[in-house]
Amino acid sequence: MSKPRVAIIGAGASGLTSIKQCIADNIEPVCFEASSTTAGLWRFTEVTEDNKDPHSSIYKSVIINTSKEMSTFSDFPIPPDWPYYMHNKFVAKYFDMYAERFQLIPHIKFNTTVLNASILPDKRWKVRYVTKGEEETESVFDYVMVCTGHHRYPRMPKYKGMEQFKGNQIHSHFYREPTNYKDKRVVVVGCGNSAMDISVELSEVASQVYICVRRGTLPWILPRLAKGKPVDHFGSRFFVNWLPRFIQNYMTKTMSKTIVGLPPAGLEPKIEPSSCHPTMKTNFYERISTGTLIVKPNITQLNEDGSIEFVDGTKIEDIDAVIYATGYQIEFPFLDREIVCDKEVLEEFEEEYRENLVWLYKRMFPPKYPNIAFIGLVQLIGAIFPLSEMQARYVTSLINGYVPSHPPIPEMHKEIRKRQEFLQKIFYNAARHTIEGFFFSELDYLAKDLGCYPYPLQIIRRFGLSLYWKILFGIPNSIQYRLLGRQSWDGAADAIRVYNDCEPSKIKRS
Ligand SMILES: NC(=O)C1=CN([C@@H]2O[C@H](COP(=O)(O)OP(=O)(O)OC[C@H]3O[C@@H](n4cnc5c(N)ncnc54)[C@H](OP(=O)(O)O)[C@@H]3O)[C@@H](O)[C@H]2O)C=CC1
Repeated sequence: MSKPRVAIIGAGASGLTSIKQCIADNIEPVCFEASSTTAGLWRFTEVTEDNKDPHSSIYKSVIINTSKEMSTFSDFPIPPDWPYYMHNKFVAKYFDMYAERFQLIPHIKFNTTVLNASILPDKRWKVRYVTKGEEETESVFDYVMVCTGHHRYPRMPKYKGMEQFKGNQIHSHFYREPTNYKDKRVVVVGCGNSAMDISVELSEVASQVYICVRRGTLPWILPRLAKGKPVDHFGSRFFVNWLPRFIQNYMTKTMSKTIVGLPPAGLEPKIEPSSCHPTMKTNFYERISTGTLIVKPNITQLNEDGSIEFVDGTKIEDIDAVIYATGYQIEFPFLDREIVCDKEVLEEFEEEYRENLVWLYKRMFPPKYPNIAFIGLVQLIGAIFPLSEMQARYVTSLINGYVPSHPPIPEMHKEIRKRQEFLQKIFYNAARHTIEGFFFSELDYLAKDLGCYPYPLQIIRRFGLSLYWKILFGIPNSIQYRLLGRQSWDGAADAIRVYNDCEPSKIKRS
């Protein structure tokens, strides 16, 4: 019997691990990658006159906000001498090493853009694509895995006067380095991680930087390190899943106040840490204290003469540039929007939320469309790589019939609705919170079906008692150290390795 053929769209973190899982599960992958390299947005590319819309992009200085122990595929550890928080060059190198180790490159068609994917009456998918310098062509696949991510299409706000404003305006997607802003007066809009990184970086070279926060107050800002260790090393199932949210919030606030510092008067966060995607920038308040970075509320209008007005009635003059770090639109131009989100449910949500709403069973599968899955379409609190790996593993197991097939459509809708209600209860309504996910819960959710959920006996057998305590109860390192008298890794990294205990080939075949 011939192998099932799978079209994998995108060769970033999710695409690479999907190729690897297909090969491991005897499935033929064909990966389409629009750029000439792997690693997706982790590969720095210049924005040039000929390349105004780079397929992959990242600013030169960006450092990943999750520790190397969390930002890893389960079976391919990051070299121990690499730093805790990796520069994007390291992340791209890690993907190169992964691709080489598992011989993924021969399965990738580079410089190839997928123009359209449509379902055929026999439930296979027709993929139309074009390779640079060649004619358009099409091919039929048994399954499609969409791995293009959700940080590719900039979301721009609409302000009065934007068209007339004489200063330069760009989205953060096209920001590369601070040198162009030397001695300039710059406004950065937004207060997510891009806005924090860019405004702090610019505050070292620009003559004045303003960061403009539409909700009027700042979020709780996390440090990268606490007690000399990456903050995600303190995360565990116990902390995230079982500790009451008010205690989690109290602990997060205490850490933020102690390490990052206190916000200027009037800018104290009004939202709880848990109701917003985490923001990290250890030296943000330090830059504010120097006066080179000033916080402003939402913009009301931009004026032709370079001035900008704000909702509190204040006005700033002679602004040279505005950088909109306002997040991303979730789009798949090669697919009908109806596939990603059922039209019937849109009306139930507020306008901004609706723009980025996705309606997928198990965060991957559109209820009405068989044989297509979205990999890595979760805004994880933690690194996406392990989840993409788990999702890819789930899809290849599904194709081979090792995990149960989907329930009836109404049941899938029920699961998705429950999930959306949960998200809306926790996070405030915003376009950036439609696909939020918690690291352990998302991984465990799939691991249970795949048979690699870290059940106590499995763990005891494999790794010994100390790890059993840690994984099952998520006991923080410090307590474990006292209880068990030995130094050990953080819960997150262990959890990833434990999942690896169950490679597709080891899954119980039903
Ligand atoms: N070092 C790292 O690892 C980095 C990681 N990242 C990650 O990349 C992803 C994207 O981050 P980022 O680019 O910051 O985008 P986000 O979507 O996370 O943040 C967008 C920001 O813009 C604000 N905003 C959205 N729409 C408007 C509007 N119309 N007017 C004014 N403000 C608006 C949002 O406010 P509101 O909350 O009110 O919606 C929010 O503060 C995140 O997952 C982030 O964690 C980004 C940069 C660096």
